[in-house]
Amino acid sequence: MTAPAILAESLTKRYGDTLAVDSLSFSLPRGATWGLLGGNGAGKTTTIAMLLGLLLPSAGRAAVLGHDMARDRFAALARMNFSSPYVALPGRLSVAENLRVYAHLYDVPRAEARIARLAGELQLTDLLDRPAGMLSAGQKTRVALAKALINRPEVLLLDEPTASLDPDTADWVRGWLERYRAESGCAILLASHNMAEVERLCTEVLMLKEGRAVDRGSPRALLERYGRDDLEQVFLDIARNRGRAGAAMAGGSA
Ligand SMILES: Nc1ncnc2c1ncn2[C@@H]1O[C@H](COP(=O)(O)OP(=O)(O)OP(=O)(O)O)[C@@H](O)[C@H]1O
Repeated sequence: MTAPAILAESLTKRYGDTLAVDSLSFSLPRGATWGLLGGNGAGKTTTIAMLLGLLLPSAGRAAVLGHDMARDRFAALARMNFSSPYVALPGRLSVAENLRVYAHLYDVPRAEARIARLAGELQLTDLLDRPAGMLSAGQKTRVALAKALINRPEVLLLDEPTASLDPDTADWVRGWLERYRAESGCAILLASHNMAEVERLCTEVLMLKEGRAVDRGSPRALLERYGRDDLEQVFLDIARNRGRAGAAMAGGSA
């Protein structure tokens, strides 16, 4: 049987009295795009850090492509990648130099051709010789995506992939991610505050609150369950402790 792209079993992270992630379990199939939604401090980044093996869980386990991330993470890391606005690339290196370093780390064959192709697709060709530290936030986000795709990952963890992009560029990146997933069969776990993005890209959404998965389902199922027209309203219902009945009583207004 093929292992799922990501398996989380009672994944837990405790910081002192804070349960940052509280017994989270899910199985993300290969080729699917799922969303992690939740307010500030809900546990999205901590979950992603455990899935990358950067943080050890306090309890439970995470496996990527069948590899336990606490014991055997290097086998999985070669086949996965991530992008986060919170991780800065070395600013003095040019965009091309940055991408070469990562291509080398991942042992990417025909690295120059891969970099040229990604630069073309992500509209970075004119920026390749610029120091990464001197790019605008939106340009940095596109470079971070190129870095995340350099090794043709089978599993992609994206933390706020369109943060700081203007609406036009964000829309373009979303379309590009959709095509990339369809062509490559890559599984994507997307943490986002952008409900429209999650609604467009994700087939399943995990709603996190204070570290716990308080609800989950396809965007359509969640809309029906809460009697809402868009995920933003569902998000507000959950954030403000208005359950499914509460949402119905609120008469459709958030
Ligand atoms: N290193 C740390 N030490 C102590 N507490 C931490 C640490 N990292 C995160 N936390 C706490 O864990 C909880 C989850 O944080 P996390 O960064 O995972 O949330 P998030 O959903 O990514 O939030 P945001 O949307 O604001 O980025 C928060 O209460 C946070 O304060």
